[in-house]
Amino acid sequence: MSRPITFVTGNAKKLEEMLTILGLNFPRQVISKKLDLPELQGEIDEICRKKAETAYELVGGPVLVEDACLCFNALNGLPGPYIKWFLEKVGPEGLNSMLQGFEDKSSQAVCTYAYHPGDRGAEVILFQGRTDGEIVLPRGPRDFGWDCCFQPQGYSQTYAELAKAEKNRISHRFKAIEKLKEFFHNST
Ligand SMILES: O=c1nc[nH]c2c1ncn2[C@H]1C[C@H](O)[C@@H](COP(=O)(O)OP(=O)(O)OP(=O)(O)O)O1
Ligand SMILES: [Mg+2]
Repeated sequence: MSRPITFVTGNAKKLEEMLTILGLNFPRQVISKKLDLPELQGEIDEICRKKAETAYELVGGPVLVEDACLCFNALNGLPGPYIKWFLEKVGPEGLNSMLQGFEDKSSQAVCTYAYHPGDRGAEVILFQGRTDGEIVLPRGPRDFGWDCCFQPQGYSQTYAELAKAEKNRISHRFKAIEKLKEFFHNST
């Protein structure tokens, strides 16, 4: 019997979406642990690898972590992994204002899961999903991060205005979890 996988996150909304998208027939048991892990600066993949290694050191078994980025194309991908701090300081209106001087409002929501199999020295495996969209003036509920100012391509509603099931069919998180599921279905 495989050991359970501990999903380490400090964000209850992430956990909720993740469990919904993962569904019932995931081949491994997933338990969650509420911890706000330190995050390095740098490129997304490196931040995620380090985050998984830190989680492994704390848990001592198989762990999964996730990092969500919001990348503005006009800013060559920033705020990217630093979106949490930008959002905290300037709010969704401020994110929209940051692009005031630019014609290009296009943006990518990026979700990266990093899995550490739980044995010392093991390689961390990454699963990434990206959804294109644009940054708009905030619309809709404000209960999850930057959902109210991200409008996915081909939609006239923001992530926040979409029904949860609809967001979960097209989101960066959904696309990353599809890859994660494929990996575990093939390897378990
Ligand atoms: O689907 C999403 N829709 C809108 N906003 C989102 C989403 N997913 C994460 N977010 C927010 C949370 C945080 O402000 C930042 C990501 O930062 P990030 O470090 O990945 O998340 P976190 O620190 O809240 O949780 P964790 O303990 O898993 O690192 O974007
Ligand atoms: Mg974080």
